[in-house]
Amino acid sequence: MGVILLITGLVLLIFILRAAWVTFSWYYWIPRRIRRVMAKQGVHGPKPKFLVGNLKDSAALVASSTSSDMESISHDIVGRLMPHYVLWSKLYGRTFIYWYGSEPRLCLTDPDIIRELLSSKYVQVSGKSWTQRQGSKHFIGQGLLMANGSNWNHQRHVVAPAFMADKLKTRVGYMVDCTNRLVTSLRDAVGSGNDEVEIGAYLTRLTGDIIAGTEFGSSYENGRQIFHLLEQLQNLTARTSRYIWIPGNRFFPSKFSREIKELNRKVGKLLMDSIQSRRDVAEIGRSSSYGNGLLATLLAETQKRTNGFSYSLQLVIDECKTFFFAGHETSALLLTWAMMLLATNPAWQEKARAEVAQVCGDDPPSWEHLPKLTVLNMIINETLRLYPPASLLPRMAFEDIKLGDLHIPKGLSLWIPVLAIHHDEEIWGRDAHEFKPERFAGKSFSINRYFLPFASGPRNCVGQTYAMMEAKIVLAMLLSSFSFTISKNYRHAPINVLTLRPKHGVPIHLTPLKP
Ligand code: HEM
Repeated sequence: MGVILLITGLVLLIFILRAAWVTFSWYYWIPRRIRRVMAKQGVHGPKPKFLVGNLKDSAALVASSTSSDMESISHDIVGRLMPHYVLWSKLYGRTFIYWYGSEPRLCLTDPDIIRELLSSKYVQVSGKSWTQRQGSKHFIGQGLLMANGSNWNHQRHVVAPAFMADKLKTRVGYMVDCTNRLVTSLRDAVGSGNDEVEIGAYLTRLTGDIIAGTEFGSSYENGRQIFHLLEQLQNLTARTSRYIWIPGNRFFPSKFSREIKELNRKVGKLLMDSIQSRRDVAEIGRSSSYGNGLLATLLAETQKRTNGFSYSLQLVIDECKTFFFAGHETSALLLTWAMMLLATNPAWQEKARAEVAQVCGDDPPSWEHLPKLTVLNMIINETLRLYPPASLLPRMAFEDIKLGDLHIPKGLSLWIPVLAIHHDEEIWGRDAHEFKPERFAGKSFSINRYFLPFASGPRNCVGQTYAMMEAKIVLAMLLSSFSFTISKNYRHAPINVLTLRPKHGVPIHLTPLKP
């Protein structure tokens, strides 16, 4: 009995000592070493506080700058959304280091260094940090967005073909059908005397319906329930990630972890319903394949083993959650900001409408029409420049690497402030904060280097072409069905909660153009 107690006590002691050592090096030793390495190279930043780093300072600055709406519809929003960036880059130069809790983050704005970091050279030795992965573990798990190294490589190769031109071509009809339903419900709203609508809510439902239908073959209802649950999961996991991490704390049950578990069970069940019905069709011999879309590609993968990697059912579920999340909100925000910009720029609205009429006539947009909608393309790019839905790009160095002359030690997080780069007057000129789609006329290499709404390099957005195609179809159909102006109730208040969004939505007035 005494011996058993002694052994148990020893095991416990080793566990506690190990946890203490991991916590100490995580919160003190590693950050201190990184800080010294960067200081030696002349890279400085605000002084961090123990455990919280500069989190409190940046949160206080953002809380103050976003506490009220903007006085006018100005697109000069960097000072509002990233006041800490503006302050620290003034004090410490454009490459500076700050602390997200105990995680050191290096802010990078040099385009050559950014391109190098995002290039294939570093794709295997950089990726999503432990903090990020931990924060989204119960939300999107090991799906593509959070995968690293050889797993990422394998997953990317599996899903990428589902977003190539030949596959995307087949999605046009479905996108048009969903948008037709949107146009009908907007007409109904106007017909019933309500000509002012908050267009963001409609567009969020639309992009949700589109991704659920094209990639997962989900019914509207099933898709909506999944989005609703994922939203709750996202909020809960974001709240839990604010707490300090101590090794082993996952073993202690909490109210949050119980709620997260329950939500995950519900999402898992809904996704399993879709998965099972596809499997039934394929496996009882009624069909030779799992059908179309991403889910079919993933299910086919569960039957294979390539270089020791295979898709488990859990990974299929994580991937589904990833694509439901990544393919939905960002696209809805692009469309919502584009509608705000068109509603406040009637000349560009007219120009785009005229182009749609000339290219598509009375038909809905087709795959062949899309490349001809060049004005619309410029408008979409300018929207993504001014209001990039993903306004920060994070990467972590998993090994010591060299970027330009900078030595980046293993464990340093690298943050690319896309919004600040997109609004930089030195790059875009003194009119950087103005809506001027003409800056995207023709192709300019120098502009492309600074334009990062979808990131760049091998780990760029896998759904980029899908998103651009969807945006063109939806905007073309809205432009040819309605003219619109911004409502006097619109309050210009961009905020950044993971993605860049209008705090109070975008109310617009619609006037139907055709019966
Ligand atoms: C306007 C719409 C969109 C924007 C602005 C956008 C932006 C981005 C950005 C900036 C990244 C890189 C994130 C990072 O590495 O931290 C990314 C990655 C990703 N996006 Fe998008 N995205 C959009 C639409 C879509 C759509 C429609 C899908 C799916 C159909 C999608 C799926 C993904 C996935 C799975 C990744 C992870 C890729 C990887 O790590 O290999 N996105 N997106």
